[in-house]
Amino acid sequence: MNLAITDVRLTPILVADPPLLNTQGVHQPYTPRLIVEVVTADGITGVGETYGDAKYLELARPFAERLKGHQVSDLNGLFTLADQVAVDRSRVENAVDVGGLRGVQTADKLRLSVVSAFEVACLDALGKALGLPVHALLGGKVRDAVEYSAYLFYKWADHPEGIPAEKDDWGAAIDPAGVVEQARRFKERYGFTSFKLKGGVFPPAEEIAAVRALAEAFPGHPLRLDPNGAWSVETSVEVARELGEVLEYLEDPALGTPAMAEVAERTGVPLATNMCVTTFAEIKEAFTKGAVQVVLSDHHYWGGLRNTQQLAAVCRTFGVGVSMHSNTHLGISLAAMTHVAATVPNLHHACDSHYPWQSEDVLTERLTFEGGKVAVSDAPGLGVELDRERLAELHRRWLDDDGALRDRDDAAAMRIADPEWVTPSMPRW
Ligand SMILES: O=C([O-])C(=O)C[C@H](O)[C@@H](O)C(=O)[O-]
Ligand SMILES: [Mg+2]
Repeated sequence: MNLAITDVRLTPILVADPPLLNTQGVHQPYTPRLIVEVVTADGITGVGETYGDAKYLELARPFAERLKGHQVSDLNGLFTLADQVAVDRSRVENAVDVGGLRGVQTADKLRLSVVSAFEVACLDALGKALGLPVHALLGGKVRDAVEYSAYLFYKWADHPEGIPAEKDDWGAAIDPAGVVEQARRFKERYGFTSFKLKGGVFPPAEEIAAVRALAEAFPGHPLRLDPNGAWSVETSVEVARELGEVLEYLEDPALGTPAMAEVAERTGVPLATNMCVTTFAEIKEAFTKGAVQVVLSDHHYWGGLRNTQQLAAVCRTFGVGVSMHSNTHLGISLAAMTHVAATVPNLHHACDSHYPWQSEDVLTERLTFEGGKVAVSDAPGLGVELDRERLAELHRRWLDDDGALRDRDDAAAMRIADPEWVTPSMPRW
């Protein structure tokens, strides 16, 4: 068996995305992703997926060049190689990732977001070579299916008129009735029984009303609200008081560990985060201050599936819960998320996934949700197959783009509908 990498293919693509609203703006009609393939000397191909914006591509290209001859089994070596790739400082000088709403930007985090796709691709190739599923390479599954939550968004029916976009059949959701209707559809189509509403879009009173309407329509179902740090401590405490009874957790009500710690001290509602704890370096302060009760893992920016397991172990040590975050992603990442989630004993919350919002994929067969769960594949590797024709079409869309959509920019998308729009300064309310 020859596990040496002989070829690496990087394919940036643009995938359709509905007009989903968040505190920074609205999703663009197409969003960038990067598909990574590693090919071994034996002709086995492994696939991975990560963010596709320019700053990730700029790192992925020189990193890929260093991989020739690297063993797909040498996962630790990926991190050593990544450290050799310089990060353009201008890429990380802003304190917060503008498009992604996922916390601080550092050179390390940028590298980890790139390495994660290669780690997944190497695990996929290794699994195929050994005839073992990825979860087995991670120590084995502790569950046969992984539960996901419905990721509800305030949403327009369509992208602004006149700009090229794919049509979706979800309709608008801009008030409590619309949100409940969207949740009903999610439940009908995929069987989800827990719901997360992306907040920070409308004044808190409107979002409180939407969550109350969900609680009434779906009694006993776990509910979450996530304004991405758009509220002051006072507002956060007020919302927590109003919704304390019905929330499973409140996600990133306020920005930063000190503000989250203050909210936690003044409310009994568990606080979750994918913004103030997004790197190992941020754990100590947040956990010792009791700022968060649940950390949303994400194998992309934590640096892969094994780092996700390490994060879960740290959380277990400190009695902090684990859930899972998601940005726009395709089936390769959903498969990777499912494999790692299947191996984490202390993952007791349904994971987030944008996947139902993605009408396009690069797989020959889409992954499916049954009863809100994705079955854990026991096929070798990730258990997915790349649809090369589809990949080529979505890459063609990326090539044809004039650059406007190659970097996710929710504020720019919002300015098309509202030319006065500027990214709100935080706290917004
Ligand atoms: O849980 C979160 O904070 C997210 O999923 C951040 C994402 O960027 C989401 O808000 C989005 O895509 O609009
Ligand atoms: Mg969040």
